[in-house]
Amino acid sequence: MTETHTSLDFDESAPVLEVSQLEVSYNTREYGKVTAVDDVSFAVQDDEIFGLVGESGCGKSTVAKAVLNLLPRNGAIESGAVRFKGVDITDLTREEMDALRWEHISVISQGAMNALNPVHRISDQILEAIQTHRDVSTAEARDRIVDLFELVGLDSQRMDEYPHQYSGGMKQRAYIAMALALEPDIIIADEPTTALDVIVQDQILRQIKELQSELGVSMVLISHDISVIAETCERLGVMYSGKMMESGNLQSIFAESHNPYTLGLQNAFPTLKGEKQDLISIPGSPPPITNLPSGCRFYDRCPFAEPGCLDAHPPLTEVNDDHYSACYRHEDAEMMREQARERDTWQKQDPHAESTETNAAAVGEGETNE
Ligand SMILES: Nc1ncnc2c1ncn2[C@@H]1O[C@H](COP(=O)(O)OP(=O)(O)OP(=O)(O)O)[C@@H](O)[C@H]1O
Repeated sequence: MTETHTSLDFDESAPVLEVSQLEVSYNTREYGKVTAVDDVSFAVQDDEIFGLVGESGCGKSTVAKAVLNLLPRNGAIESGAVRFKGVDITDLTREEMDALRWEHISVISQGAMNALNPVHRISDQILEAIQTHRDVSTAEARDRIVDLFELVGLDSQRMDEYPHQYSGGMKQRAYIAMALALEPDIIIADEPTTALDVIVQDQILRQIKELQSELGVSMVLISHDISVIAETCERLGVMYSGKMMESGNLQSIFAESHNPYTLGLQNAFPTLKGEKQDLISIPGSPPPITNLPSGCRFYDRCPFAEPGCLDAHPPLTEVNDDHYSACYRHEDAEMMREQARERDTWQKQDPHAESTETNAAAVGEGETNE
C-alpha cells in the first residue's frame, strides 16, 4: 500500500512511546481544577507490550486519552511530555494528530465493539479507515481486509455483514482488525476485553499477544486486572490515585514487588492459570481526587504504613534493574511480600472499617480459587 506521510521528523532510535512526568487535570464545576494524573512516566520500546494496571479511577484512561490527544474538553495536560519516536505530540495541531492516529498510533477502547457503526457493513468501515489514510483502490483495500480477517481469526466470507450479525467477541476482533489495518507502530488498548465473557476474553487476549509478536507492533495494554497484565505484558506500570506506584520489568515486579499496593493487587486477583491461592481484599477505597492526602496516596489502606509515610508521597526509587517503586519501606520488601499473602494482614488494617465500601480490587474477598 502507498503510505501517506506526516511531516514530522521521527527519531527511529527513540522509544516508540515515552510519557514523561505527565500531569493531567480536569476542570470541574464543583471543585475547580483537580489532578487526575500526577507525575507519571513510562517508556514503551519496539515490539513490547507495556501494561498499565490499577483500580477504577486511578487515571489509566486519562493517560491513554492524553497520549491520543483525546482528552475531553475539561481535561488538560498541565505539564510533562508525550513523545512518539522522539517527537513531543502534546502540541500537535488537530490535522497532525489525525494523521498520526490510526496510521502510527491506533486505539482499541473498552467499548470498541460498540464503536462500529450499526448501519454500515463491517468491510465498508475498515475500507474507509484504510482509504482515508492510504491511496489504494477498493479492490486492494478489500484484499487487505481479507488478510486482516484471517489475522484476527474471523471468517472473511462474513466481512460484508453488519455489526448486529456479529457476536460481541467477533465485533471486538473486527475492531482489532481495523486498529491493525494501517500497520500502526503502537496500539493503545484500554480494557479491550472487559465487556466480554471470560472465555472470549481469554481467546482475544491470546490473539492480541500472538498478533503483537507476529506483527512486531508495540502496545500499551490497560486493565484493572493484574492477572491479565501478568499473562500478556513484558513490562508494566502500577497506578494508584493518579500516581505511578511501581513500574518496570514484569518478572522482577511479580517475583519481588517492593510496593504494598502492587502486593495487594497481586493477592486480590486469581491468576488466569487458576493456581490455588487465598485471595485477599484491600480494605477501603482510593481517596477521591478532589481530596487527596498529603502523604503517600495509599496510606489509609496500607497495612505497612508508618507515621513517616504521611510526610509526602514517596518518590519512585530504583529497587532493581528496570524496577522502580514508590514506598518508604522498600528495605522491608521481603517481609511485606510474605505478610501481604495473609488475609489477616489486610483485615487488621481498615481505618474506616465501618464506613467505607470495598473497592474494585476486593473482587476476591472470601474466595479461594481452587
Ligand atoms: N471528564 C472528567 N471530568 C472530571 N473528572 C474526570 C473526568 N474523567 C475522569 N475523571 C476523573 O479522573 C480520575 C481518573 O479517571 P480515569 O477514567 O482516568 O481512571 P481509570 O483508572 O481509567 O478508571 P476506569 O477504569 O474506571 O475508567 C477519576 O477520579 C475520574 O472520576
